[in-house]
Amino acid sequence: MAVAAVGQICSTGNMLHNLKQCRTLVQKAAAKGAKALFLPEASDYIASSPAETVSLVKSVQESEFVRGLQEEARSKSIAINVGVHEPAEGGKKVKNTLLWIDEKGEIVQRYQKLHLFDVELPGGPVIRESDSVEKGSSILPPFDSALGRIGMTICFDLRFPEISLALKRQNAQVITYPSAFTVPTGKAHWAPLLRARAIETQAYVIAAAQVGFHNVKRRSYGHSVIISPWGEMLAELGYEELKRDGNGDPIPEIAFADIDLKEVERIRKEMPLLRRTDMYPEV
Ligand SMILES: O=C(O)CNC(=O)[C@H](CS)NC(=O)CCC(=O)C(=O)O
Repeated sequence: MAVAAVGQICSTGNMLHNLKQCRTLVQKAAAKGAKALFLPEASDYIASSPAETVSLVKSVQESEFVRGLQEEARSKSIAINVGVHEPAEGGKKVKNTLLWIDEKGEIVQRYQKLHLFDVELPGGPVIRESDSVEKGSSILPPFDSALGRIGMTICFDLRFPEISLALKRQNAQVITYPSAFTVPTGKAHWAPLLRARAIETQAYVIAAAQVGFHNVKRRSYGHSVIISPWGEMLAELGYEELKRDGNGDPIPEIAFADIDLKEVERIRKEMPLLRRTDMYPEV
């Protein structure tokens, strides 16, 4: 058994402001003895336009945000799963990346978001992520950590069960969905989609979420969760705006759950989900 921590923040266009929230959470996670802290998609910044998203991007070597978190991971000896932006080839777009920083502070795994959020809903949201983001081209094989075998996906990937089933087939025991869900789609779909992914993969699901207003136009749903391989909500955070301290800075939130790999094995043994790949193609 090992403790996982899920963190909820409200990123703006200011990387140092966002780093401050994340540092607070690393300290709280380490104080609880967590083996890993899961942070949302785009923790480094959320901009107010596609052009601003591209103008703010920095390589991990040059990003004070990533370097700051590597330092926190090393000094507190805790792994950190965090969504950031990285420059794409050609300089016109960015990558929507998920990093695994190990407890020594090294970036040891990297996943690039496969499915981009291009939507036009009456009454909002109207977002074309592909205007500023280059889509990824591979599923990252699950890798070992102190919490078990981790499978990584990002946000809108949640709507495509093929990716989580592929990760399950490669024996992922924990699947992560760092997110910045919109409020209307979050209200309608967030919790049922996440529970379904946990139930059908028989894996822990950890979904760290952005919450509240990032700028005047953009707001996220929050409701970060850790879900058991049986589909139970083990930890849940709120969907209100974050409270603010005396300086007006948002106070980030954190929740914890035990990850018990014996539970994963027990449920998979008691209820084997053997796919009829003779009837439909293997994913
Ligand atoms: O813009 C950034 O920098 C960070 N990226 C995001 O916030 C992304 C793309 S706009 N958000 C989503 O994928 C929300 C999906 C969603 O809300 C749904 O599937 O309903």
